[in-house]
Amino acid sequence: MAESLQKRILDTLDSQSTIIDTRQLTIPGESEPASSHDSQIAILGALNSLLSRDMVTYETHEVFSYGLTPEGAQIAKEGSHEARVWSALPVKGQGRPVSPVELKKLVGDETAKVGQGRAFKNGWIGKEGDGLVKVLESIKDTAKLELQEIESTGNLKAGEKVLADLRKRKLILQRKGQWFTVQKGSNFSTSTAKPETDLTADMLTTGTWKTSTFKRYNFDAEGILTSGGTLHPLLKVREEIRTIFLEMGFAEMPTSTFVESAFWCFDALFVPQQHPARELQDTFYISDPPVSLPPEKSYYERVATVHEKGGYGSTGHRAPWSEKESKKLLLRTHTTASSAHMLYKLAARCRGEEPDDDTNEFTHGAKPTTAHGESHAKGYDFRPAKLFSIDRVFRNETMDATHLAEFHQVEGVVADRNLTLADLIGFMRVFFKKMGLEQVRFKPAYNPYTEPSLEIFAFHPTLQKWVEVGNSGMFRPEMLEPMGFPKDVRVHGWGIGLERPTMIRYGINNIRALLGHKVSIESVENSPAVMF
Ligand SMILES: N[C@@H](Cc1ccccc1)C(=O)O
Repeated sequence: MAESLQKRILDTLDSQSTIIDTRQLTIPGESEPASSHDSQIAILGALNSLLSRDMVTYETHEVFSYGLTPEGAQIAKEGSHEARVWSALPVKGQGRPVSPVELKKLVGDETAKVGQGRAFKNGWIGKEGDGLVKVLESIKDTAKLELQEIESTGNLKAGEKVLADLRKRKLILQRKGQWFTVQKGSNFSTSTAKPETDLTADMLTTGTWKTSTFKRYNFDAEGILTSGGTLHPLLKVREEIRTIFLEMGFAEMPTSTFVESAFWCFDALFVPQQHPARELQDTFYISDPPVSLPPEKSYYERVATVHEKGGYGSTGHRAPWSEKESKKLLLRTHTTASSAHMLYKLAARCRGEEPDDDTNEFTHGAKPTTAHGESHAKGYDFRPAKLFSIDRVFRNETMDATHLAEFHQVEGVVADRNLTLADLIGFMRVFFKKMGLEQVRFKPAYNPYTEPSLEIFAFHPTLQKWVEVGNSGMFRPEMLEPMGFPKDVRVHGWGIGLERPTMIRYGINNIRALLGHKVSIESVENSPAVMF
C-alpha cells in the first residue's frame, strides 16, 4: 500500500508535473479522491519518504476538517434515533400500534427517548389510540446522510450552520487537517525502487553502483546510546582520600615506579639486609633485568656504613653489608620506597645541592628554616613538606578472601623541624576524623624504619567495633641523616590500605571481587559515609 501510494504520487507528477491539491488524488484501491483526514496522513507518510530521497518537494496547507464522535459514527452506520424509531413502527392503519413501553424494548431507552420527540417534530410519526404509528411511508434521514458525508470527506457541503448544530449535539468534532501541494524533486523518477544503503563489493565488481540510487545520510538521526563507563570503587575511595590530603595541604608524590631496587625499598629505610620481609616468600624479585642502577655514590656509602658500622649516634646492625642484595630489583612491597626517594630529594638543599623541580612544588614555597647552631653538611636550607601517595604495592602472599598479591597503600609523610610523637598522634586524629572515624587509639608497634612506631585503631560506627586502620611512626635517624637531613628535622609517616575502607564502604566481603571483573556492588548512596 505505502509503495503503491508513492508510485501513484510519482506517476501523477510524471503526467501533470504538479499535484496542486493532494485531496484530489485517488489512493490505489479506492474509487473516491483521498479527501479524508486518514488519507492525507497516509499521503504525508509517502511524501516524507519520497522527500528523503529528493524525489519530490511539497508544501503543507492547513484546513479544518471534521470527524465523527462515537455517537456520530453509530448514527452514520445505523441511522438517527428518530429514523430508528420511525422504522420500528407500523404504517398507520396497517398494523397494531406500538406502545411507548414496547418501543423502548424495540430500540432501547435512549433512542426511544430522543428519537420519539424528533420524529414527532419532523411529522414522521403519530399517535393511534395509546400507541405510535408511521405517518409517512418514506423519510429522508438527513442526519445520517450528513454524518456519512462528513465521515468520508471530512466536511459538509450543506455548510457552517448544520456543522455547528452537529457539533452542539456532540456528533462531530473539529480537527486540524492538512493537504499538500507536490512538485518533482531533484532526484525525480517514477521508480520507487528502494535506494541502496551500502556500497557493496558486488556493486563495484558488477558496475551497478553507477546506476544505483543511494540513500542519503541522515545527520539528524539520533545515534544509538552508548552505555557510559563508571569509576571503579577503588578509584572513588582514592579520590575521597586524595581530597582529604589536599584539604590538609599535602602534595601528591609521583609513585608510578612499581619496580624498585632493594636499596630504596629496604636499605634506605634501614631495614636490615637479613630481615625476613626481604625473603622470596614475601617479596617478588625481578629476574630480567636483575640489577638496578646504583644510587648516588656518597649516599650509598653513608647508607652502607650506617647498616654495617652505625653512625649518627646509632650502633647500626653490625651485620655484613652486601652490595648485591642492595642492587636487586623487586616489585615494591610498600609505597614507603617512593617516600624514601622523595625524602632524599627533599634533603638536597640540606646537602647543599640544587633541589630538582619536584621538591619545589612539594614544599609549596614554604620558607626555609635555619639551624640552631647546627652545622650539618654544607648548608642548612630545609623547607617543611607534607607529601602523600596512593598507589599499588606487591607482596608474595598466599591469596584468600582478604589478601591479594597486589593491593594499594595510602601513605602520608610530614617533614619539619622538631616534630614529636605528639604531632603524629594529633595529626592522625584530624586525618581519621575527616574519614568519619572520631575515636582513635594507638598501640606501640615495631617497624624497622620507624621508632617509635604506632598501630592505629579506630572505633567503627557502622561495624560497632574497634578495627585496625593503619600503621605509623617517626622515621629513624639512621634513615634520615644519611639522606642529609639535620638532626632536628624529623619526619613522621603513616600508611593505610585502600582496599579495606573500600570493601567496608561498598559491602564487599571478598577482596577478589574488587580486582576481578564480575562484581556487583551496592551503590554509594546507600552506604554510610564512613570508611575502614
Ligand atoms: N610502610 C608501612 C606503613 C608506614 C608508612 C610510613 C611510616 C610508618 C609505617 C606499611 O607497609 O605498613
